[in-house]
Amino acid sequence: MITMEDIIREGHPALRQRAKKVEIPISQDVKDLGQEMMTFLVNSQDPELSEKYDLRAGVGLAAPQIDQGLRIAAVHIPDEYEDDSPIFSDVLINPIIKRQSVKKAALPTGEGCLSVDREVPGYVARSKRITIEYTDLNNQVQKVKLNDYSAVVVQHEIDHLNGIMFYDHINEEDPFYLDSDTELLE
Ligand SMILES: Cc1nc(NNC(=O)[C@H](CC2CCCC2)CN(O)CO)c(F)c(N2CCN3CCOC[C@@H]3C2)n1
Ligand code: NI
Repeated sequence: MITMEDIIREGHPALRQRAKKVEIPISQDVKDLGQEMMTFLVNSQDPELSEKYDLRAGVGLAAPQIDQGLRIAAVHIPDEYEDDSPIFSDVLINPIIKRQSVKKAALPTGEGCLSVDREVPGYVARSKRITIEYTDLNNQVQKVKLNDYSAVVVQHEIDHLNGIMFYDHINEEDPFYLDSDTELLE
């Protein structure tokens, strides 16, 4: 199973590389990897298991973070109200952002990263609405519209596939600068 030891940290060159497209139909190895990444997220959100295995909580994980230079990202975003039905949960193979709104959104708390062992304060403005296309673990092409929180998470993960870290988006002069078309998500 994936634990924090498997997650590479900033400074590791693999975090700044562009990940390679995955061959379709996906191999059993890729399917296993995707499932392991999803299991990490589910475990990391479980109070007992996260404690037992010393996992930092995560709602997303990109393959480059476990030193696999492939365009695979797992996202598991629970609905904070009903635990059983997550808002969005899937393993994205070769995800593409097909459409994105001009309107931006940012998490009021800023962002963190399992590959970054420090706080980096500041707003990360991302598209408020996106339409993504990807292949899922059953080789089915999915086209999904996401907004707000799930759009932010998926953009953070797709950034990792392109060697981009969240703090690359933070305004250096004024980390909490918000332009007029950026909304803080509550
Ligand atoms: C927002 C949030 N970020 C958490 N961690 N960081 C991550 O996921 C990084 C990716 C996120 C950072 C900002 C956008 C994407 C991982 N990244 O580096 C992957 O590239 C959380 F853990 C978290 N939640 C809310 C839901 N809660 C359900 C119950 O369990 C605890 C869990 C905590 N929300
Ligand atoms: Ni990250």
